[in-house]
Amino acid sequence: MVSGAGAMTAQTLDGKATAAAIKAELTERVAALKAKGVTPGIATVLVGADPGSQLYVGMKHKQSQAIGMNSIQHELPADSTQEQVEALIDQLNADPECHGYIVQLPLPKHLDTDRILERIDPAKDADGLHPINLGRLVLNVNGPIETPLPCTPRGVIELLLRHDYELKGKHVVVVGRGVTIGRSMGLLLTRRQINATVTLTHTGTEDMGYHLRQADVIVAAAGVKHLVRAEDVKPGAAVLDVGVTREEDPETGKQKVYGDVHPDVAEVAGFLSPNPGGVGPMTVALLMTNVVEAAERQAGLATQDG
Ligand SMILES: Nc1nc(=O)c2c([nH]1)NC[C@@H]1CN(c3ccc(C(=O)N[C@@H](CCC(=O)O)C(=O)O)cc3)C=[N+]21
Repeated sequence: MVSGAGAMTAQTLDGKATAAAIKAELTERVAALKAKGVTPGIATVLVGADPGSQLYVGMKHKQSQAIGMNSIQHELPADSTQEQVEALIDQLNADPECHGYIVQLPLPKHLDTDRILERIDPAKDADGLHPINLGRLVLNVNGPIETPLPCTPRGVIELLLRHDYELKGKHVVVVGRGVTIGRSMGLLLTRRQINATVTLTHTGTEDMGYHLRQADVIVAAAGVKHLVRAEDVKPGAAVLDVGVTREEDPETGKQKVYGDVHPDVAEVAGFLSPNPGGVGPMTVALLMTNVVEAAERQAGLATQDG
C-alpha cells in the first residue's frame, strides 16, 4: 500500500496496558469505598455451561477480586426456566452486597433475553445496556450521566483518549449496528464532551469501502472476518478491531479468533487496536468501573464524569 518510503507500521493501541492502568485507579477507589464500610460487589449470572462463557465469566471474577471487589458467581443449569432466571434477578436486585451485575450473553434459546435484561435494576446494570440506561444516553447529550454506560463503547473511547487521541471533530465510521457496540457507540461519540461525527454502517450499507476511506477512525464491530482491508483505510487512520470470528486455523488446526480487520491494515493505519489485546480487556475494565461507580453512587461518593 505504501510505496517508496517503505511500509509504515501503526502504533498499537494497547488495550491490555490501558486496562491495567484503569484497574490501578479502580483499586484506589475500591479502597476508599472500603474505608467507608462499603465493599463494591459484582455478580454474574451464567445459565448453562458453555466453555467460552465460563472463561469470560471467570476472567471477570478474577480481575474484580484482584482490585479488591467482592465477586458473587451464580450458575444455573442450561434447562432453567424463565421463572427461575427471573427469581435470581429479583434476588440480586434486592441484595445489598451486589452493587452491579451482568447476565452473561448469549442465553439459551428457550429463554426470553429481553424480558430478563429489562428486569435488572437499572442502577445495578453493569453492562449499561438496560433500556432505561440506553434511553438516558439517547436523551442526555449535554451533561454527565448518572447511570452506567455501555462497557465496550466506553472502552473504545477510553482506549483512544488514554493514548492522547483527540476525538473532537473527527469522523468515526462504525461498522455494525448491534446494540452492545455499534448502535450505542454513536450515542457516546456524539455526546458534547466527545464531539465526534459518526457514520453508522451495517449490512445494508452500499459501498462500504467508500465510507471506510473517509474515516479518521474506524470501529469495526460486525463480526465478519477481515472485513476491513488495507485498501479501504485512509493512511494514518485509527482502526479499532472489535469483531470476533472463531474459526479453525488452517495451519494449526486449532480454533482461533479472527478480527474484522485484515492484518495488512497495520501498514496503512496510524493507530491500531488489535484483537485480541485491544478492546476486549477494556470491556472488562469498564465493566468493573460501572460497578465501582454504582457502589460510589449508592454510598454517596459519586465521582463519575462520564
Ligand atoms: N452480559 C454480557 N456482557 C459482556 O460484556 C459480554 C457478554 N455478556 N457476553 C460475551 C461478551 C464477550 N466479552 C468479552 C470480554 C472480554 C474479552 C477479553 O478480554 N478478551 C481478551 C482475550 C481473552 C482470552 O481469550 O484470553 C483480549 O481481547 O485480549 C473478550 C470478550 C464480553 N461479553
